[in-house]
Parts: sequence; structure tokens; C-alpha cells
Amino acid sequence: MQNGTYLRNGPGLWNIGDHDFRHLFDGYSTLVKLQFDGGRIFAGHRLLESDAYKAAKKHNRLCYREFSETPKPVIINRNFKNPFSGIGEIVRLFSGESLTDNANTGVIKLGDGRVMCLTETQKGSILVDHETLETIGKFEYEDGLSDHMIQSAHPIVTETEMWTLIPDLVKPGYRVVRMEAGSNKREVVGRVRCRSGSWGPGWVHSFAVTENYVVIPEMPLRYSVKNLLRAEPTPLYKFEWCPQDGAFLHVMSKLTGEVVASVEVPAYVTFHFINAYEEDENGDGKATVIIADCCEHNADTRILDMLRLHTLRSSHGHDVLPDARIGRFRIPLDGSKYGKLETAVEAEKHGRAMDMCSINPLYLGQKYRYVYACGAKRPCNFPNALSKVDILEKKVKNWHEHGIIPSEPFFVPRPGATHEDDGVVISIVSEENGGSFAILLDGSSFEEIARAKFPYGLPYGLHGCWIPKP
Ligand SMILES: CC(=O)/C=C/C=C(C)/C=C/C1=C(C)CCCC1(C)C
Ligand SMILES: CC(/C=C/C=O)=C\C=C\C=O
Ligand SMILES: [Fe+2]
Repeated sequence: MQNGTYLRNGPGLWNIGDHDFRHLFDGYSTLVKLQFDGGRIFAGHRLLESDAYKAAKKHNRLCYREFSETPKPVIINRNFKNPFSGIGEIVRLFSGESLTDNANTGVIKLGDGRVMCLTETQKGSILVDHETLETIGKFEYEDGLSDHMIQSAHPIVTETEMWTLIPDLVKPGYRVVRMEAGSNKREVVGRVRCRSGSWGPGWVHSFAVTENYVVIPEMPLRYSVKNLLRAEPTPLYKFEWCPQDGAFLHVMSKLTGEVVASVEVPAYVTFHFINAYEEDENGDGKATVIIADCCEHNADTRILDMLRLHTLRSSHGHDVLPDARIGRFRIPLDGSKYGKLETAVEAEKHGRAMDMCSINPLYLGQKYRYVYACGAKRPCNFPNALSKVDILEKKVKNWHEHGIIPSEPFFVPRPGATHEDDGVVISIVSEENGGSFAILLDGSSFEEIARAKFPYGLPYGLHGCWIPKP
């Protein structure tokens, strides 16, 4: 294994004072590092010093709006009712003041070497030192786009640039933005208007790119003004399900910002796009269709509420995890109105669970063959296996041990590799007895290469990145 650091982010602390958080996505960001050095692993973890976490620690209570949690107003004098308190909350929400900066979703290495933790609020873009895990400070965007408050949690990063989406809640749509490595300034490449007449744009946790295009999802699961203002969460949190308004995918040229396709597709629910690429069906060098793959939850929104901590803790051992699959979209580039959505590989082969995916990063935007993701060995209430899916041959290899919960299987290509699956897969695994270990699987055979046991348990985590040692 080459020398370098695997860094993983995720919610790790789910209570403050005597208050227990409700949802998996609410927890305060906890970074875990696995430093590979001369065939040995050195591990460490640390909480991210976001304003939200620091304020919670100082006041021993929730101070910012998290994914499902809204801080209770502090009542100074019970007899005094501020007639404007309702308005105040709306102002605080729409000015972004009350939103969290708890960057607990992912961590990326920018092309210039800076390492940034992220969540769906723009203020939750925080730089860290990947060796000490110290919080360096906010990533200061120098482009005036931060007024829009929210962003996709999964920007697409290469050595030279970063692409991301900024949803527009006022004029429902998405800004597609690009930031050069070394810069703090995002430029707007183009804008897509939502097709549906609903108030809010579709939720975008992630999106996809091909070599020449950006694929922008418009899911029927939409931001909802009603639910954004509610203090108590609904089963769909800040969102609402609007299948009657249609489901769409838009394709924008990276070069010109022009929307070259906008198709209606069957209803879908996804957190994570896997990859996308262009296909030239006529063999004349001109792309005729875009293929975009995602972890698709059979258009069933229940998964969002299944990730409530109480549900996860109390349903252990019950087979209640809703089914998921690799959803493959075909988006014609000939002006057709409709796109297709199919199941890429029979979902039974990966236990009908599919999320927390990764691919060989050298195949980003290219025709590719292998997906690494969390699958399942039923019965289960949460993805409890690692799966390697060959989407060409439609074969799956699964890795599972009794009582485990593995986090995202992260693929690191072997330097100099010539095969797509030549590399290692890293995952951090929680055990039934409260322990945890890091596991390395061979990217090709999907057999265990090594494991390193932690002297304590680590919480479940979300997304990571690889930082090679220079
Ligand atoms: C951890 C994860 O995958 C998602 C986290 C999402 C968050 C923190 C979303 C926060 C939001 C608010 C606090 C209010 C506005 C809407 C929204 C972006 C959902
Ligand atoms: C844990 C998760 C989504 C995380 C977002 O970043 C999804 C799990 C889905 C279960 O099948
Ligand atoms: Fe995610």
C-alpha cells in the first residue's frame, strides 16, 4: 500500500447537554484519519471545531439549525411575549444566520492541496489540517455567491478544478459553478431553471459529470418552504415529495453553460450519483446519449426517515431496510423529451441495498465498469456488507461478517495500475460488541488484505478522501 492518508468525515457526536439528536445527519462532524506509512497504519480522530459545535459546547445546548433539529428560543422572561419573534426566526433562517456550519458530510482534497470538510450549507465549508486534524477555519468564498446559503454536499474535484451546484430557492433552479484549483472564487458557468411548477427546487445532495457535461438532477423530493420554517421535523424533514410535478434531469455543457438536454424521467430518490459518461451510438465521435448511474431508492422516500437514530437503534435485527438498486439513466442528446431509468444490475445480488458508493477516480466521467458500495446481507435495518459491482458483466462480490456495519468502501488506485480495479478498498467497520476496525480489501478479488483493530469503537461515518504522501 502506498503511503498517504485516508481521511473520513461523518457525524460522530449525537448529543449535547441532556438533549439527544434525532437524525443520523444531525451529529457533530468527527474526522477519522488512517495514515499509511511504510506498511503500518496510524489512526486518529478529532471533532471538527465548527461554530455550531463550539457554541453547543459553550452553552451546553443546540444553538444552530441542524439537518432535523431547530434550537429552541431562549426564554428570558416568561411573561414577555415578543410579538415579532416569529418574524425574527424567518429572518434568521433566510439570512442564513441560524443555519449550521457543522460540516459533517464529506471531506475533499482540492487540487491545490487544501483539505475541506463540507455539508449542504455553504458556511459549512471548513478547512482542516489532515495530519493534526486541526480545524484551520472557514473556507472564505470570494465570489458573492454565498448569499444562496446552500450547496451540493458532493462537489466534484480534480487536480485542476472543482464543480458544484448551488440551488436557488427563490427562483427554483441550480447554478452550476466551477472553481479553479488555488482560487477561492467560483464562477457561474450556467443556470438551469426547474421544470416543475413547485415552489422549491429538487434536493441535490450530489450530481454527476461527464467529460463535457454536467448532469443536474431535479428530483421530486423538493425543498419545502413550509417544512423549512417548521420547528418540529416532518417525516421528510425540510423536503416534500411531489411526484405529480415530474422528475427531471438536465444536461449542461461545461464549456458554454448551455443546457443541451432536459428530460423527464420516472420518479427517483437518490442521495448519491455514482458516475456518468457520454456514449457515441453512431460511432462518429459525437455523443448521442449520456449514461448517469446513481444509488436509487426505488422512488421511495422512507430511507430518509429510516436514518432517524431511534429507528436505527431500535430496529436492529429486523429486516426493515427499504430496497435500493443501481439506477441507470439514459439521457438522449437529440432533443427527446424523455429519458429512461433502468436497474443496472439485479438488486438481489447486493442484498437490495445500495449506497455510499465509490469508483476508481481515474474513471470519473468516463465509461467505467466497477462500483464499490455498501450493500446488504439480509435481514438488516442498515447496509451491512460491502459490494463490488461489475456493471458490465452484471456480477457482484460481497464482503460481510456477522454483526458488522461498514462505512463507505473507498477505492484507491494502485499507482501505475492498468486495470480499473487494480487498487485497494478502504472501509472503517463497526462491530456488534462496540469495537471497530479498518479493513483493506483487494480491489480486484475483493478479498481481505489486512485489518487494523482500533482500541475503541468509532461511530458510523459518511464520506472520505485519499491524500497521497508527496
Ligand atoms: C449529513 C448529510 O448528508 C446532510 C446534511 C444536511 C444538512 C446539514 C442540511 C441542512 C439544511 C438546513 C439546516 C436548513 C436548510 C435546508 C438544509 C440544507 C436541508
Ligand atoms: C447514510 C446514507 C446517506 C448519507 C449521505 O451522505 C444513506 C444510507 C442509505 C441506506 O441504504
Ligand atoms: Fe453523501
